[in-house]
Amino acid sequence: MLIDRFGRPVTNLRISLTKECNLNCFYCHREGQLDGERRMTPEEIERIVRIASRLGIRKVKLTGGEPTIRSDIMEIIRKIRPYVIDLSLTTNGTTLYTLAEKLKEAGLDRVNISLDTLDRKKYKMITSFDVLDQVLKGIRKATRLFHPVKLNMVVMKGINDEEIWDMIRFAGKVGAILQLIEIEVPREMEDSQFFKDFFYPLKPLEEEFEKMAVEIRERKMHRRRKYFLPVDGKIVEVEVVRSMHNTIFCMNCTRLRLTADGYLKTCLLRKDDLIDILGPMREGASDEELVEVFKRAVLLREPYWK
Ligand SMILES: Nc1nc2c(ncn2[C@@H]2O[C@H](COP(=O)(O)OP(=O)(O)OP(=O)(O)O)[C@@H](O)[C@H]2O)c(=O)[nH]1
Ligand SMILES: C[S@@+](CC[C@H](N)C(=O)[O-])C[C@H]1O[C@@H](n2cnc3c(N)ncnc32)[C@H](O)[C@@H]1O
Ligand code: SF4
Ligand code: SF4
Repeated sequence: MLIDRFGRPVTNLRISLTKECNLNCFYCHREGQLDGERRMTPEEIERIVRIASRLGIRKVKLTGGEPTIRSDIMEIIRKIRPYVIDLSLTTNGTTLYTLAEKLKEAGLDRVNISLDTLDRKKYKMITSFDVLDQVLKGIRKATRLFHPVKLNMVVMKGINDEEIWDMIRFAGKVGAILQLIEIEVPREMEDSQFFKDFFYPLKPLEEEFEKMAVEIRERKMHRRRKYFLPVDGKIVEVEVVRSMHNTIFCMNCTRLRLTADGYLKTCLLRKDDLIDILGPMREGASDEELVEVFKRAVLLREPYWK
């Protein structure tokens, strides 16, 4: 197993399949990706995942940009499936109505779907596209096929903070887990007008959840808390993602990232941490040499907030 200088094991790989997206959410961090032009082929992704699995990384998250706009997404899933014990996808849900069955057949275990609002006008304002109905249809289809389905709500002050309880009820109704997510930005953006205008701290709400939850669980990864809340005669699972200035979150970070243009990346919020793996691969590196590339990336890992 790969363990970094801070004693953190690396057990999962978050792969951006493309930096492109069919939506344009105004708050999007695009997973910290730069503008590289290269793009990994399914075979190259498979080889990297196979080597990662040898090193004890058996959980893979596919993300983006929007991962489902890659026309070879099914091939990628089929190719990496044998090496992975938890294969998940994070998507904006716009393509799920047509793709969910095929994703399942290809071997995907579960999906997270972004949904910040149930209000059509707000949805358009946030994403620039009037496709809420299409996403809701996709969510309903996905909940019939995958377990669990998580809905990702980035909570934004003055935009959707008043919808949190409606979203909790909605998640209960469709049988999904709701993730409430604080806006996150790198240090250099903390003073930005964007952050000042829209950051909505979730700590007070977590305190409310603590009082009313019938059960609270803590995940190993990030030590995120999951609250089981009694709402409308149902128990709804709500996970809170509070990463800003959260030293515990970073000390329990078990993720390594792979950018769409083939760099290992150690932290969502850093820009100085890219280690090229696709380049050496294309120049004929052996598996052993690529293992060394992984090790070099792991050496660079450090908690962002410490
Ligand atoms: N700071 C930080 N934020 C993260 C990290 N991983 C995920 N996030 C944020 O968490 C939110 C949810 O991300 P998802 O792609 O749904 O993945 P996840 O919830 O972390 O993963 P699973 O719970 O395993 O499905 C997004 O807002 C991400 O930006 C991380 O390692 N660091
Ligand atoms: C970057 S998107 C990529 C996958 C896919 N396009 C989607 O929207 O689900 C992954 C997740 O990060 C979240 N996200 C994007 N920008 C964020 C930010 N600044 N702070 C917190 N979460 C953010 C999105 O809401 C989404 O749930
Ligand atoms: S759909 Fe995802 S990648 Fe696209 S802009 Fe929104 S959050 Fe970013
Ligand atoms: S170190 Fe912290 S900010 Fe960086 S990826 Fe891990 S949890 Fe996120």
